Amino acid sequence: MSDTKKSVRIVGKAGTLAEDFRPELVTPLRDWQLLESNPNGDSHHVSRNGGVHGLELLRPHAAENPIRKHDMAKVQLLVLDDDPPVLKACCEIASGMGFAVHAANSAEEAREAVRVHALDVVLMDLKMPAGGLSLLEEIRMRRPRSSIVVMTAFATVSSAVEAIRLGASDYLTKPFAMDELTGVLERAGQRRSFELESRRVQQHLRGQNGHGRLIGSSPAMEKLYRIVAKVALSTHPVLILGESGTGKETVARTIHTSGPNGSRRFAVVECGQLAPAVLESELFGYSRSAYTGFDRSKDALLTSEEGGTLFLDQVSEMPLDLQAKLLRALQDKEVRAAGSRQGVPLTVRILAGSSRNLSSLVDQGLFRKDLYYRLNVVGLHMPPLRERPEDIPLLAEHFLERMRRESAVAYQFSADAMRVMSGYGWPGNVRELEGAVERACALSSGPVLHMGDLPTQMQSMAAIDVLAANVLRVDERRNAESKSRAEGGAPAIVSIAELEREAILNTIRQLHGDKLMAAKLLGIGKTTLYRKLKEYGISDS
Ligand SMILES: Nc1ncnc2c1ncn2[C@@H]1O[C@H](COP(=O)(O)OP(=O)(O)OP(=O)(O)O)[C@@H](O)[C@H]1O
Repeated sequence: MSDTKKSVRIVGKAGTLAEDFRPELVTPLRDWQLLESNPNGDSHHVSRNGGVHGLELLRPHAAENPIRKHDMAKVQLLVLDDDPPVLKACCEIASGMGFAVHAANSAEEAREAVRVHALDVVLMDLKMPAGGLSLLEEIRMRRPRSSIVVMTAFATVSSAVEAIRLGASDYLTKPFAMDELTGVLERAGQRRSFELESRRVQQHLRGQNGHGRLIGSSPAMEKLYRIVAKVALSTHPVLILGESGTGKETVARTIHTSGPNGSRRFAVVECGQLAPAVLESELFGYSRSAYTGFDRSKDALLTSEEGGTLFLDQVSEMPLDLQAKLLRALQDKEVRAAGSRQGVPLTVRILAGSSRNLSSLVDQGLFRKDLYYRLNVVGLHMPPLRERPEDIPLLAEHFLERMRRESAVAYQFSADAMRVMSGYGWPGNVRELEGAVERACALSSGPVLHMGDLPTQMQSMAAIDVLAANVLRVDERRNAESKSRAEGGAPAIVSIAELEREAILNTIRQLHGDKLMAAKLLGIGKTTLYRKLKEYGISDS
């Protein structure tokens, strides 16, 4: 055996690629020769003319492989190449990584595989006799969710660019080293596993009317659920913006509990409600020596339980000097408590919420731009309730169901109450709705909740609606009269008593029989109303 200087040592345990490594199978190593194999069979020296000196390729044993086999087990990979040795090598490497591998050495075989298998990843040579780019487009159309990795020769890098434009997610230029191939497959597989996992989270949390603890089935909420399922699997900061009461903290909790560390601690810090010094000690802690008279240290929330989540509510209210300190902690991934020279690793995931427009606070110099970008790695916008009125009945029923469980009273909404709630603007969003339902249960005299049990501002809104409808009716009547006059007819004379009768009856009709409310709206006492009804011959039944 000669020329060991120009050799590569392939190292690995039995059962890994090293054991059955055959250099002729891998494109970039195609012209390498096996020089020697050590007696244990776990190390091989190969050489080629002008090869890289002393390069060592380490093939980890499956158990040490950064991609665990079970992560890839469900990932279906198609390898397409018309060069049989390359095809075989790529398939072997991919199945060693745990992919479920399908091989194709022609466009026809590839089409058949695309038809039969729900492919997640496609590794394809662009230089196919029938035209690789058109085949790529075809695969993209048939399997739009799959990630496509293209292999090209150096001379055709421009076609790799074209392939990316057509939807390929990555590319390899031939000849490539084995770790380039495993790297690109690893990325594609991880991307796919991540998507499968986020879909699984979404399906798991998907209830009939919402997602986990979030209720709502409007398109805006459905979009939010898809993002929540994705970000739950990562550890990036998320900035949740939205008006007060739209559910920012509820979304933050859902992100935490639906992620892999859902059983760890979820802590909330109200940045706007704590004095700056208290906020600082909560976030960063302090050591005993920091202040005279302190006999113990305080742990920082930023370094509390590994894998936990810290929700910074109303982060816009954080003083600028603390913003700078938080930014440093996020950048260095290290937290320094007051009075301590030693940094402690940042262990929690940061989610932040604000009901103020942070980017305009940045423009006004009231919030640090660099911190804004750090926190806004993913931005979520909570839609106000008035923009998703279809969620109002679902939310109202959800809160009422909770009241039924807590009180064992079979509460239900009257049609009126539901109509008024559905038409109201809810400036205080879901929190206001939740409060209104609780109040109605507390005030109602029976299990049926009427409009009169709702907060006064909602009743006034309903009153305005009713009066507007009455004005419309009077206008219609006036128009009809002037039309009749214009046509030469005698003007219709309506007595005051008749107008009064009409106003009372219309109001009661529109309030679906709620006479107390009608009296209130008409500005008369309830005794007067009952007397009038008696005069009209309408019994109070
Ligand atoms: N989609 C939803 N489904 C069920 N309950 C919700 C939803 N959104 C909000 N809530 C409820 O409404 C109340 C207010 O929600 P939350 O505290 O999450 O709002 P917020 O936007 O963080 O409010 P603030 O800006 O005032 O801090 C909570 O009791 C929460 O349970």
